[in-house]
Amino acid sequence: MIKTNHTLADILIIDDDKSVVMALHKALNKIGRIRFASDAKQAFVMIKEKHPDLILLDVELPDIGGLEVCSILKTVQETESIPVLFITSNTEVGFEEKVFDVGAADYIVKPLNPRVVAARVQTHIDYQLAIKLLEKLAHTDSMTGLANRRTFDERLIVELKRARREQEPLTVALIDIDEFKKFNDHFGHIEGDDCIKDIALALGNSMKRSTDLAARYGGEEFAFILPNTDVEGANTILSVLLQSIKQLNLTHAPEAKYDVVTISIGYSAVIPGQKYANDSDDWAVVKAADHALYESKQNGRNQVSYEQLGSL
Ligand SMILES: Nc1nc2c(ncn2[C@@H]2O[C@H](COP(=O)(O)OP(=O)(O)OP(=O)(O)O)[C@@H](O)[C@H]2O)c(=O)[nH]1
Repeated sequence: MIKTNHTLADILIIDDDKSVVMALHKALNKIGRIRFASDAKQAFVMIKEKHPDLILLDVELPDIGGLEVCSILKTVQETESIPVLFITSNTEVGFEEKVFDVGAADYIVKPLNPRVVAARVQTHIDYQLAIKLLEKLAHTDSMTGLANRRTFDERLIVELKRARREQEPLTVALIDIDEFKKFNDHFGHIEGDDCIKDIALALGNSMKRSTDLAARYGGEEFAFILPNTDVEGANTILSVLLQSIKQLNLTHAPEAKYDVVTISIGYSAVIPGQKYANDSDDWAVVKAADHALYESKQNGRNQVSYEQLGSL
């Protein structure tokens, strides 16, 4: 069974009937932190402030109907995955279909039975947490905790689109540990794994903006996506990184060129106004960065090289 994180969930109750709100609070206060909204307008403000883990929604609200509130939440990307459970005394034929048609996860019929309410809510919260956990695992490299190749590929497409739309530069860098085969051959694969983890930690810590991405690209190779970062800015960040990896002072194999473990870096950038900024080939910037990495290796390793997009 998947282990879920049992910190208290954030539950939003949207209902203008005080007796229902009190009953729900009593039933659910051990499961989650409860917030209340008495109409749709107030609810949307509260949802925007902080996305709840689950919403309990009355079908009849003073301003907008509950079914409409649910459809709106399901059409917005940021809120579409929040489970919505309707609270209703409506048992007319066809009502069930209406509730599921607008994307609700479930509905609870009044009069409320506290144990049933708690059990249903807990099931949906556990399910939601399990999905989040699976999504995280699917996008994370298990050895280093960095983003994995899948995340890099997905994010690159999104960030390139954004960069072109906003007319902002975007840098992609590829980073490779130097002469790592010699490290493995000398110290063994377990120490090799530890070395990769140490480097990965330093790479992750070098990301300064929440939009920057450090990923394990494969084996002993890593990749960065640095949105809104031009060639000069990237050069500063990557040169500092080169030094900080050296300063980790990880002893290299005696056969290696340097005493301590070093990295080689290649990068390229999409620059607004430049010929290749609108290139439909999303991978052109990665290919250029890869070529630059090859240059760094050829020129003696432990250095940063830049390849202009389109010069291949
Ligand atoms: N311990 C360990 N080694 C790995 C892992 N992934 C890749 N490697 C090793 O990394 C080494 C990469 O070797 P090469 O591609 O020949 O490159 P290199 O020795 O780093 O030489 P240059 O890249 O030219 O500086 C291989 O020995 C792989 O087995 C891993 O997860 N753990």
